[in-house]
Amino acid sequence: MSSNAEFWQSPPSATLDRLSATPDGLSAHEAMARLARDGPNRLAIAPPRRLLSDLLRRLANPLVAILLVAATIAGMTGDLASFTIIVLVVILSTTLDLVQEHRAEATAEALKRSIALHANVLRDGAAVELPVSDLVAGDIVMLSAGDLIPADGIAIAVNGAQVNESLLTGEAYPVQKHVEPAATATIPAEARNALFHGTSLIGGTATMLVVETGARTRFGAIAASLARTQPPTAFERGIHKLGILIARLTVFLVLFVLLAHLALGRPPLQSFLFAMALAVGLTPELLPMIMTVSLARGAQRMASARVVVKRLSAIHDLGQMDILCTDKTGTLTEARITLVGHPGIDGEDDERVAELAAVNARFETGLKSPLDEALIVHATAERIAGWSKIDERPFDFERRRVSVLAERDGERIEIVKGAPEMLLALCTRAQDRSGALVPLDDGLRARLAALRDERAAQGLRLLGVAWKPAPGISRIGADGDEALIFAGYCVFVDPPKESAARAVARLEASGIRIKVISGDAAVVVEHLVAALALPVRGVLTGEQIETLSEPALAARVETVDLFARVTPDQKTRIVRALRARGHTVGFMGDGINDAPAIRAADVGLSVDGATDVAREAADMILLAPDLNVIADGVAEGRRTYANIMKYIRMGTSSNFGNMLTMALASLVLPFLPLTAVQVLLNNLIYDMSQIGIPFDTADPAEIARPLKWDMRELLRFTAIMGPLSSVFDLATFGLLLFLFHADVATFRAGWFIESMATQILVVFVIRTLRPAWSSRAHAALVTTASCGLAAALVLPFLPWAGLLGFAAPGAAIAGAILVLVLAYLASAELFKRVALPHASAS
Ligand SMILES: Nc1ncnc2c1ncn2[C@@H]1O[C@H](COP(=O)(O)OP(=O)(O)OP(=O)(O)O)[C@@H](O)[C@H]1O
Ligand SMILES: [Mg+2]
Repeated sequence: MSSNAEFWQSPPSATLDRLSATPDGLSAHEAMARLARDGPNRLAIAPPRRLLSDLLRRLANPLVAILLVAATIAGMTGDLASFTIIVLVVILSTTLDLVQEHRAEATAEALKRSIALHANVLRDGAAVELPVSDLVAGDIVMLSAGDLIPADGIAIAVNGAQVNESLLTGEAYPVQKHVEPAATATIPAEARNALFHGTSLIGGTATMLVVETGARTRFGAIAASLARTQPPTAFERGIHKLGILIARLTVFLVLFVLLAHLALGRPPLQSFLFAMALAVGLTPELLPMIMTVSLARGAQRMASARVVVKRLSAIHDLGQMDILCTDKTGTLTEARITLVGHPGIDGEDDERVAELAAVNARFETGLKSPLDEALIVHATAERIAGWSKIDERPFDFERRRVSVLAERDGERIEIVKGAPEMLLALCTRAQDRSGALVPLDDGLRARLAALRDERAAQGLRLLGVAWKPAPGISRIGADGDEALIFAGYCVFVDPPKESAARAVARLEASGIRIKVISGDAAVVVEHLVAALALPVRGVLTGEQIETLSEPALAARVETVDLFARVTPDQKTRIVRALRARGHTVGFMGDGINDAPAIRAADVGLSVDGATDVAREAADMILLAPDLNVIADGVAEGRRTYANIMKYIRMGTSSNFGNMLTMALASLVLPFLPLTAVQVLLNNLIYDMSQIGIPFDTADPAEIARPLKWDMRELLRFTAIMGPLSSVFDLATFGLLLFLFHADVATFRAGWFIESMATQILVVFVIRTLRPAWSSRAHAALVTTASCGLAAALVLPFLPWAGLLGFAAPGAAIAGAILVLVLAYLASAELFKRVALPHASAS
């Protein structure tokens, strides 16, 4: 692209020549060559992560840095055993982390690719569906309403193409596109023949010649500077806060231990290493890995429940979601709409009503709604024979109507169809069966309203049809739709979805309130929810919402579950109001009109067949338009949440308690309770034993309610379970010292075993709210925990255990430790009933 001329300034033929392209598209061979030359059509915001840079990033982590310093000191003082162990710890935990995370991310990426946007492209002269990332300059792309524009280019053919360019220009009003070159336009907003990546076609169709791809597009240029970073979820914020708390505590404890040891005249080097080891032991260093792996596992399981996760952290939000807003068509209904009647003003079917509606639907180039499709299916060729189109004003969700200027046998009229009440308000006359015009007096208005309400109350959907003569007019004016002549109604059935009632019941039973937000009339929506026996209350219409301030709306949304005749903007307002009330809100929708609300929700949900804009805005895509799929997904989301909580609870209770006792014991004892190396070893084995957590199952009771991060609850848990673990550590301490008069190496072996066994085994107590023995843990967790335990038990008995500073304890000590561990587990089981939320209730 030369810098002095913008691509939209030259005529299409010149641009085609410059790109060596034709209106019939590129050959697949040529396209491949261009793809290799220009790279994929992707915004390179996040460069693909490299193993090496990942490794370096991990080595720069303060924890690893501490370990490396410790290793260096140990090496320099000739403490070869410590040096080897520390280096081994670093290598093992870093690799473990790295491998697990990379595998997890690869899985998540693969899932995301399966729902990547596709474009309809001409290649080798035929239309093919290709991933948007395969597009190259010179490609010819066919776009229709609801599509995202996949690259920068020019329109070479249009049909009522309307584009929303707000992303680029901030202007929300749709822009009409044409093919004439914008020779004098210097900024994108003026280039009416240009189509820009990231904007969306909201009406009509367009054929596009791709000129620029990837980061070279306009959007690519700004996207790099405002890389869309998602704000952290409530769960992530909670974990971050916890992290800071732990870090503070660690620093305090470590400084305290170090200073106390120095004050007591202990050897400085040993004290330093011990304090460092404590710091490492206290840090939940596996947490990031556990989180990523849990989320990726969650995403994988949700994929088998037919939910594809686009933003991994949305799984937290799904686990926490307590309100689900949904649109009506396709989610609660079958979306198999058929025309069942076309009554005139006397209530009997009138051919002319069907004809007018069919002409309107046929000539409309905007986004075809299922209503239009039903009309077109119904419209036979002879019904619309002889009609030709002059102009149109496409559908938008504010006006809720479509106007078409059409002509037959020299008679030119404007035909309008749309939401009945709105249309009726625009009419001043009506036409009867004979075609004669009658005044639309109050009596007739009342009869027409009654006819409408009667059908709507049967759950039928209605559109009004009206027209007016338009002799000599060739464009529909902005204020054209007044003084219309009312013709009649088109009546449609959209049968309720049988599975919806069960799904809603499941969601309600799991603590999620359903709210239906529809652009359709209140009567229709109410009939539908009654037919499905949905437990919803109250109705609020768009008209009423219009008059409410934000605080007033926030007060109302709590108690109202049905919203009718709402505009896209009001859908967003409702979502915001609910969020302002502290709810975690999901929004499920499929249309252009749903996209802003999908984006505004905590969890944006859409379906695979939805318009691109809705899919793009969503965090998760359902592969089937069925609320049951969401219900399955919610269970998976909560399970993921629950598993991460398990690791956190483990870390804040037993592990924490152990390190705390160790620190205190080190002050009282004339020797270190465990050497620095032993503490690190303890920590490494403990970490290994927890790797199975992301695979674990969750009890139905635990995932029966939305899970919310609750710091107070966690602190309470820690305050109860931490000291409990310390009590048993101290008991071990006393036993070894005063009963068995153990020497240093035996003491350390004994304490090592006790501390490992309690830390590792308590997961089976903490992982469930039910009695530990009545809930089966996943095999993966059983395996990693048993391996960890076995390693810890065997270590002190190995021939070279002396190198690690252990001496094998005798049978008496081993027996005593066994009793202590069992007693600890039993009391943990007892105390968890008060420490865990709702544990006593289930
Ligand atoms: N093609 C059309 N021509 C005329 N009027 C239309 C057309 N499509 C929709 N309308 C009117 O606009 C209203 C709102 O549109 P629509 O029902 O698609 O909104 P929605 O919020 O997506 O509803 P739902 O909850 O059913 O998905 C319809 O009830 C109808 O009155
Ligand atoms: Mg809809």
